[in-house]
Amino acid sequence: MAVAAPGQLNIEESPPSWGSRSVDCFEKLEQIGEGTYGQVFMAREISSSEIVALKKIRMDNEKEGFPITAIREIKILKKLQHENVIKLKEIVTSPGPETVEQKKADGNKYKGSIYMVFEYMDHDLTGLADRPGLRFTIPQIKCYMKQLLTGLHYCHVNQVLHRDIKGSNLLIDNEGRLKLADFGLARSFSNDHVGNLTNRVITLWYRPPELLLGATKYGPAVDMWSVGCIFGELLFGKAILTGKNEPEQLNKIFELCGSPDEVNWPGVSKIPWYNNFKPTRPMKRRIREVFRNFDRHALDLLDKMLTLDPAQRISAKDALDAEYFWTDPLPCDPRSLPKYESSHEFQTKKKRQQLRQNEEAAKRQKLAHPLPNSRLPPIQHPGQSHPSQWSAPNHPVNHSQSAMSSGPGHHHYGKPRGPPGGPNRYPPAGNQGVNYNPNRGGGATQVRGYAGGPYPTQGRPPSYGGGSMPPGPAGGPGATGGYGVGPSNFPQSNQYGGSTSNRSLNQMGNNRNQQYGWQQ
Ligand SMILES: Nc1ncnc2c1ncn2[C@@H]1O[C@H](COP(=O)(O)OP(=O)(O)OP(=O)(O)O)[C@@H](O)[C@H]1O
Repeated sequence: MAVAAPGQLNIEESPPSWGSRSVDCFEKLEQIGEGTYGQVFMAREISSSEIVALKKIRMDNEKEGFPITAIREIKILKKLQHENVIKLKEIVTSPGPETVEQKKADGNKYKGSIYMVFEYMDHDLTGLADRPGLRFTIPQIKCYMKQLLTGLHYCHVNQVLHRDIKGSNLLIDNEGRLKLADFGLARSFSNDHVGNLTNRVITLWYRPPELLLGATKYGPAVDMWSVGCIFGELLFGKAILTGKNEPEQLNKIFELCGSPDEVNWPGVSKIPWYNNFKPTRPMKRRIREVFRNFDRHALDLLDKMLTLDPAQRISAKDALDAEYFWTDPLPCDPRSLPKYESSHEFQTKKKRQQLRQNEEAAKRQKLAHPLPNSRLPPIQHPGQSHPSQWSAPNHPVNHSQSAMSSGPGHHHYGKPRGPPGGPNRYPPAGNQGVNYNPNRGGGATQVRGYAGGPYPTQGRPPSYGGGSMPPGPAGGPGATGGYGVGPSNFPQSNQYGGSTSNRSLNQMGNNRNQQYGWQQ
């Protein structure tokens, strides 16, 4: 790979000015992100005072020059111009070794830093949803989902797979606009020629069953599974499929979506690792049971997104056409959404860490100077129970202006912080068969475990050690969670509001045929 130097970035058709300016044209304000591929800073362009995001491309491990992930991201972002896709404004560099001697010692390789300059976004979805007390309203969820689907539909029509859809890659500004970001794992694809692609993409909790089963030929449906996971998370209040490793992730998928077989997923038995992972006994599909308190149209859409067979999974275009977006309460106008103080996952995580450290320090202090009765166990009042990990998470509220609740609720959207889910991830069986199609999920007995042995190693990098979370974008997040609640914990009233009105004008998209706002 060619070595990059200032002014010589070999990115096809990049504007002539790209790579020619120095990062010194910007004043770094604070770090807002730390990813696998580099740090992200909020910065101000000195000449214009414009606030931007600078993503520093990590070059530490790059013996070969400019990293391929960055080249892909730049190439793809140059091609995609859409209001729901993050805008890459420019590439800037910082000086490398000062002297000719230093350069020679480094084998003449450019050792400076390279930054991607993006429009600045106030929040990412994980950071925003993690704000204490925040509850998304239903029109707000619809508004975000509609923008997510619109951006993704645009990518798919332009033959780009994102391959890392998750909350921290969905950026939101204080005008309520949502944009897809982090195209470091994205790829162009072609409908007529499906080549072999890696299945080690998409963060574990959002990874679809076909990739977990080893498929190397896949398409836009992989992103739609991730969208389904985000949608479920937004409605449910916390992540819905939270495996600690790949086999556990598949098991959780099968427990919720039923086990795959040749009836509900023709061709599944030919996927490379199917035999290793097929459940020993059939499991039935339980989405409609587990989430039975969701609004009917929300549940219909979620069901179609979390369809095991990628060929039958709903597309972004069809999802945009779903009743959910065209019945009351309609998606709100993004500009009507409340403005929040900036919140990025990196910062909310840091704040939590700080809080934890403070708590531990306070505990230590208390131990050093105990109060007279502090060694007694806490008094348990009748009926008082520990807040359970299965306690009901926040649910969206059905009005558009009260997104900020003042209470001490914890919104667990995104990477949960608690211990791994206990055995009761699902509620006890009951109310079975609510809209359940027996052809989709096999028999009635639910089992855990796999028929096969360990996760196959053939054709893939070594598995993760000790059950710890896999690293990087293809790996899982650093903590685990679970559904954490059974249906009985859902409020029984229809919190999502009746979906009674007819399709009507949508505040975001005027009418159904003009909703995408772009041509192709
Ligand atoms: N344009 C932007 N405006 C504001 N914040 C941003 C912007 N781009 C990225 N961020 C913040 O930085 C975080 C990391 O960015 P990004 O995902 O692009 O980096 P990455 O190295 O690919 O991360 P990861 O390993 O998590 O995929 C985002 O989650 C977001 O909080």
